[in-house]
Amino acid sequence: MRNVAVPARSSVVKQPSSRDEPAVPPLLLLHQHDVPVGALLDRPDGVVPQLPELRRFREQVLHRLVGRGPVGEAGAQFGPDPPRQRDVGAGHRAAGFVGSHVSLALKKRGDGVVGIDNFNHYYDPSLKKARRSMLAEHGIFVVAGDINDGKLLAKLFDVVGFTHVMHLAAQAGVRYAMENPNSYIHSNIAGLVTLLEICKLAETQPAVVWASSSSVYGLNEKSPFSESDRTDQPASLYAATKKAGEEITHTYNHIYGLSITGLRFFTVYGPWGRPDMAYFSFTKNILQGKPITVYRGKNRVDLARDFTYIDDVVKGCLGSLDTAGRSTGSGGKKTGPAPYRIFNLGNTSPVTVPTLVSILERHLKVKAKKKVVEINGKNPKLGWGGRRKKGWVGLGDGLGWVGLVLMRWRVIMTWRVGFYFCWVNIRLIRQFCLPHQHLTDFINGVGRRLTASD
Ligand SMILES: O=C(O)[C@H]1O[C@H](OP(=O)(O)OP(=O)(O)OC[C@H]2O[C@@H](n3ccc(=O)[nH]c3=O)[C@H](O)[C@@H]2O)[C@H](O)[C@@H](O)[C@@H]1O
Repeated sequence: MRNVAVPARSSVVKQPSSRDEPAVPPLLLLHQHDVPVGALLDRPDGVVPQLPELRRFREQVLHRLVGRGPVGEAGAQFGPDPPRQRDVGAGHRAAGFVGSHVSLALKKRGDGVVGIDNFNHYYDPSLKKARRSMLAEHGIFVVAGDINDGKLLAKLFDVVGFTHVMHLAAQAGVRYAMENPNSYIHSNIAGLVTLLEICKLAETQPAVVWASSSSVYGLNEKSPFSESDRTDQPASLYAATKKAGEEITHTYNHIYGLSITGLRFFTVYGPWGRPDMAYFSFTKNILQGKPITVYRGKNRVDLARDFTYIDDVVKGCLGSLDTAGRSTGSGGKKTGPAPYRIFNLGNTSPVTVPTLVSILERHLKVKAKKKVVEINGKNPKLGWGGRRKKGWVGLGDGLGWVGLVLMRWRVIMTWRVGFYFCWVNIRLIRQFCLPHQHLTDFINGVGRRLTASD
């Protein structure tokens, strides 16, 4: 048993699977019995169960639930050292927006996935719980736990020989850092270090893919962004913690031989999205007849974002997992150099915020009440400022699908924004917002009216 003091948050992790038999993530089965993992793993006496004890327990549960025999019988893949026949993915913040989509995609293609999510209250946790239920329907178990909980992580790693860690657990949102700066340090720095400590100590270290952010480009005015651009001028605390994450992961790569892939996301949107993001809150406010605040940079420059559709991000995440080289360390000791990669994961067609608003207006058939707030483009309180673009530079080197996505994106960006933000979203919004009672009323009313007139 490892003795690592850690804090944690949420994640998706890959479990070893067999090509002959479908992967059966043990913790998923526990979930089906509605047994809280904490209660299973943490005994009242505070004694951490030893590994054989956990394995025995897991085998008993598996046997009961799916008729697989204990070690030595049909279920030999659950034996003391499950063979790592194939990289399988899982992730942090599995019930988060990106995490839930990635978990689902991994599961659908046959990977074993165990998720972790702390179900915090940054936005309505009922949305996260709805995502968890959706994942459970697909056989994906999400542990309610925090990546700052090193004991829990260590126990999970003892039970499941994760081959990959998809780390998507973070305090998200750029502007919330003004309200709650410490939550960014807690999740994006302390939580990350805790997770990396556990990964580094694993006998066979997993490859780590994690979410950085386009916000690391900060005050950089060169466009489009390339991974080789300077990233030492963050414009928000959020960006600073993501930049710190890139440096921290580099350290673990250099000292301990962890395979690291950092993905710089660009304003990801889509079904089951985050209510704090502009496309979501604008839609809600417009439909409710409430004013929206449209930020504008200095000299009346419109802000823009390289909105990236979730399906493309999922492909990027899976491509990153599939192409991640192996970690070389074991038990905290490096045995050779391991890959360290950073990729932009956006597209090449920035959309200005006013354009976003006009698309919403057009499709919602409601005029937005706009309050334009001019900000200093370099004011970290209100966002990154300036026009934000991205570049695919570097991504194509490692991920074969990128060229395709890029071409497709160029062609369909315009209608896609309209389509996903509005048309179908009148229907999809029901899905986005279903757990939010305060939203369902207007969606049922306005949504029905609008879809009826489509
Ligand atoms: O991918 C990224 O790098 C980041 O994308 C989003 O951050 P952001 O791009 O600021 O997304 P939104 O909050 O949806 O804002 C989009 C645009 O709308 C503007 N905005 C936002 C809110 C508002 O009330 N008014 C307004 O004009 C923002 O200034 C920004 O230009 C996510 O919230 C971050 O967690 C993520 O790291």
